[in-house]
Amino acid sequence: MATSELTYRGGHDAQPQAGAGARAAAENKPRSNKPTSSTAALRYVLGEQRLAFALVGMAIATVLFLLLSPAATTTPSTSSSVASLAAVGVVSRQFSGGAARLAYEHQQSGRLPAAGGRVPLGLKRKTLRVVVTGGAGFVGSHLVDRLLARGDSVIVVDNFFTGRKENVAHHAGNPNFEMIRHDVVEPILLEVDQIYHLACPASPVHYKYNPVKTIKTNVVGTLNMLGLAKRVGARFLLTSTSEVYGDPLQHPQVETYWGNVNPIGVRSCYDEGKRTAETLTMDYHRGASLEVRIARIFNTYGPRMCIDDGRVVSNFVAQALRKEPLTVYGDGKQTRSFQYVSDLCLFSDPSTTEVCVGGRYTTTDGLR
Ligand SMILES: O=c1ccn([C@@H]2O[C@H](COP(=O)(O)OP(=O)(O)O[C@H]3OC[C@@H](O)[C@H](O)[C@H]3O)[C@@H](O)[C@H]2O)c(=O)[nH]1
Repeated sequence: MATSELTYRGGHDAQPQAGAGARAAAENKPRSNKPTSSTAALRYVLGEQRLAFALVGMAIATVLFLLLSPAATTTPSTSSSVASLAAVGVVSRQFSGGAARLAYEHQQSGRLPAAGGRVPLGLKRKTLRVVVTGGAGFVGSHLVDRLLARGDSVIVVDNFFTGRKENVAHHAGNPNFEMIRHDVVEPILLEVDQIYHLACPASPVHYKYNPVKTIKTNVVGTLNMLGLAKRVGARFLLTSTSEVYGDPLQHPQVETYWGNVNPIGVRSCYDEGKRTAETLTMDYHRGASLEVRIARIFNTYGPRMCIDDGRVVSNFVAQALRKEPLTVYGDGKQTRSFQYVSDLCLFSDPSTTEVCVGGRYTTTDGLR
């Protein structure tokens, strides 16, 4: 009786009883007369629109998976400030070495994918080999945190002139982290996919300390790293500076503004050095089809800045802590746009690995 009901619901025209009889007869046939298993399977799949139901089921499952997967629910990235050269995203200001360590530990235990890594459909993204020159410095070390947290393999190249090992010490033991004491003024050969070129003293106090060395770092050092990028086919990012605008006549400065720079002033070693570095970067892009980025960084502050950095924020903080009066240079009418370091190094997507530029910079201090 059960067989006849099944046959009937299936929509066959045959009478239920007749269907039952036929099925029973078929079941009583000797084994040798049965169709082969593959033919039977095919008939089973094709019969009663099972194939169509299976396909519809798969489609529904796929849609649900895509809608409910963590990758799809990730907060969409926000756009950066006007001066941004790269895609930026949502990274908390509280991101610190501790957070990087946590992400690393999770990775080691295999419980979580790399923080910030968007891993679609369970496939692991390709690990990028990245070199960060100046990676032990104030900005560089924050960038290294983010690259490692994202799952990249990072080589820091630093001569420790202003950089400090303590800034990246929390990555010791991470198999994805490597540190090389090296001055970019000398060539170096590394097999990498991306180069972040940050190496250069950035505080006026430091870059004026040895001006010839400063311009050599900017010109020869950048030339060496561009040569490496060309040789290994790596993407190259130059961290430039708001100082390429010199003592600007336009406020705020748009990226197309060419600046007002003194070529023989005390800041020229840095200003002109970075301008030449930008020129070299664009000439390698045009002449050697190198993929490049240039980020003009404005006055940045935050954790790991040296107390004796010499820049205005650290000076004022140090003086305030010592309960000393704050020293304002010049006539005090100069203006700057400041940015917190975690607003500088942002990622929203594993395919973007760039520093973004925020903030604006103007000066009327006449110190150039
Ligand atoms: O104690 C201080 C220090 C600095 N200042 C003044 O504050 C202003 C900011 O000076 P900073 O030393 O912080 O540095 P600057 O803004 O001139 O350059 C800085 O920011 C832009 C980056 O690209 C540069 O690499 C970085 O050096 C200057 O006008 C300076 O004269 C003070 O009034 N008192």
